[in-house]
Amino acid sequence: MFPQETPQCPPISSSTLPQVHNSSSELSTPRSTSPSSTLSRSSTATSISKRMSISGRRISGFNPMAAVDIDAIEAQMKMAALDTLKGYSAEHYGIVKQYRETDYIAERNAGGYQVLREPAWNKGTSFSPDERVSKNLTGLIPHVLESLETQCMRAMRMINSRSTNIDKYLYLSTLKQNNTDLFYRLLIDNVATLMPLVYTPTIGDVCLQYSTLYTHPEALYISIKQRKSIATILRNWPYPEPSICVVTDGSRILGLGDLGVNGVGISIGKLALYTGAAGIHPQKTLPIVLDCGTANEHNLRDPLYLGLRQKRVSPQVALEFMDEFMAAVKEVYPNMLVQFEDFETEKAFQYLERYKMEKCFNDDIQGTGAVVLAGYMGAVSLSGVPIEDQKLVFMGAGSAGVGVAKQVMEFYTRRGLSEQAARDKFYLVDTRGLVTKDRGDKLAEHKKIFARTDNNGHQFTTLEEVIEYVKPTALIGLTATFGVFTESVVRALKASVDASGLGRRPILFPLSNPLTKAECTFEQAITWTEGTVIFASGSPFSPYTTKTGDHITTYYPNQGNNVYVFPGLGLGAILAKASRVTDAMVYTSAASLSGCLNSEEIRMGLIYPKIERVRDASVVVAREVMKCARRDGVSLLPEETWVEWEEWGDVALTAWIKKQVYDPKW
Ligand SMILES: NC(=O)C1=CN([C@@H]2O[C@H](COP(=O)(O)OP(=O)(O)OC[C@H]3O[C@@H](n4cnc5c(N)ncnc54)[C@H](O)[C@@H]3O)[C@@H](O)[C@H]2O)C=CC1
Ligand SMILES: CC(=O)C(=O)O
Ligand SMILES: [Mg+2]
Repeated sequence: MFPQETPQCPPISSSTLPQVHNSSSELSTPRSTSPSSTLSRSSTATSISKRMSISGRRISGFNPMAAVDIDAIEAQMKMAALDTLKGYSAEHYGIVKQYRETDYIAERNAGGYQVLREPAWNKGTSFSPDERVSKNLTGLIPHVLESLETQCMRAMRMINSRSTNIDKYLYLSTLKQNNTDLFYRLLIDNVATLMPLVYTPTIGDVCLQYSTLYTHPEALYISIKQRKSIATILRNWPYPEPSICVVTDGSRILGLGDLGVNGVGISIGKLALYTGAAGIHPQKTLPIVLDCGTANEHNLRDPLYLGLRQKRVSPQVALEFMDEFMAAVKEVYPNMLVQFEDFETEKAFQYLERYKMEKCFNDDIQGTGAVVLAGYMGAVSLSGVPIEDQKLVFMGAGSAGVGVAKQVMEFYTRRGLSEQAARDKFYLVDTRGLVTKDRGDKLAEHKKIFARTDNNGHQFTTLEEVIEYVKPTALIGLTATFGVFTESVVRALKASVDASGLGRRPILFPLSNPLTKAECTFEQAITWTEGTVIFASGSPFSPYTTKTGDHITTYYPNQGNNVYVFPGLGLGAILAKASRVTDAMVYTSAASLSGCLNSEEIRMGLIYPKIERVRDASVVVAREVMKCARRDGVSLLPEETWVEWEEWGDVALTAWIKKQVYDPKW
């Protein structure tokens, strides 16, 4: 059998490895074609009923519920020659499609201009002289022949020339619409610079303004008014057999609350990272928003709001809608993994429990749980506080807070603590103070497991009081509330760790997103702990440098964000053909991530790999998740495949994963 958790990627010499199943030459050509011009180029103005029947084609779902220009869409659909899609099929565990004869024919038959307009075909100024002739491109692009690197250089210059992050985002979004490979090459090669633009924090601002910024559809927009058409809408997605969808109902987007259909930006952003951070082919990803109305008065009053103009439906109706959605997914895309994202607390827990035997997971509960556990494992060894003496205070007892506490609790039970002893390490605080059994309010179901009974009837209403009482070694923030880790709170945390006089270090994780919701900043954390803090935040902070006399010290923050987990967890589940995502697979993603640091990162005192290495980490996470799926009996891969890989240890499996992933190069 494979070893259980082997964290580091061994070096690969692919020439010596077995070629398991389909050979890479068939698979690694990412330039599959499946034009999606309905997605890339539709615009505004006509009636909803017309969406249902243009020339017998289905188009509902591509646009938000606002009006669209059907005639323009129809013309564009003709242009896109969607019929050439016939004959395409997903290949090889659903990640990368073969570049088939039909693709060549479709691309050859397309007019030159159409080739340039199709993001999956377009190579910009990198078309070779032969391609320019065979594809009728001569004269349609400047004469110069450029490499992908040169095109990336131009794009980076354009991004740097824009002054606001929203403008940079819009530039990137347009690039994605024009040239898929260029966008992803750019993202992969500049992930530290660009991830904050396509993901948190900028995506938070994008979601707040999504209806104003909207220029083109990029997702499936399924409204509660379309309950009988969910399967049809899913079939309308132009790319065959998506492997992964991220679905939200927009009810709790990052720490920004209920944004309604505008929350679709988070599905789009997360899926860009499935490709950028794990290499799932862009045509295999499907962003979805379920429009159930919104409680957001600002959106409801906004004349440009793209969602349903009605109050959010009741939890019961939302549940029925979710049942219908999950049933439709099973019918239309039975192999697709569903990632639940940014559902408000009760629904997040309810849906995870309800569909746990399906192919799905909840990113906020499980992905966050795993990423924080991974960081915590590293932090504990840096802190100097023995593992048995650790005590954790959580500010925030919602889906992320409880999800993380449960995952860390699992760490302790796996180390031999009884359930009760493990549970006793956690003190959860919400808006009413320390969560206790006798607090006198009706505790939400998800909090009950961590409700304290050792408070002797005393209720602790402020974080300061809790810290004074608990003397924690770690403070985790998942409140979506800026600044709740005040100077007195952080100094009290340091004091409780310092009491030993052994130079121990406090663990402080202000994890709320976006930056405007962070419980404290990195600079504050460094200043208030005299540089001793072990720090991770949900959104990225810059390194912080201090100067004392001639002495300059630079401190490096960590980004404790589920982006280190969900891409690899999803990739592993898909590649293993897992029939569901087990708790052990989630735990394994944490354990394997915690072992991914290289020597430089360890020397820098980091607890996560640098974000530039997120793709390396995703491969390791995916590999360990695959192996765990097999151990749990949920991998549908043939046994012979596993046996062959096992003969080569992790080397063959790692090499195989690397061959499956999308890594655009021309
Ligand atoms: N870093 C990461 O990877 C992740 C970060 N998050 C962030 O965590 C935050 C919370 O997300 P969820 O748990 O899903 O939200 P939630 O709404 O389920 O929970 C929020 C919790 O914070 C508590 N709270 C709010 N204000 C408070 C205050 N002033 N004092 C004490 N408690 C307070 C609430 O009572 C509730 O228990 C969001 O900002 C989200 O962006 C969520 C998932 C992943
Ligand atoms: C990162 C994430 O999933 C959140 O803030 O909700
Ligand atoms: Mg989330």
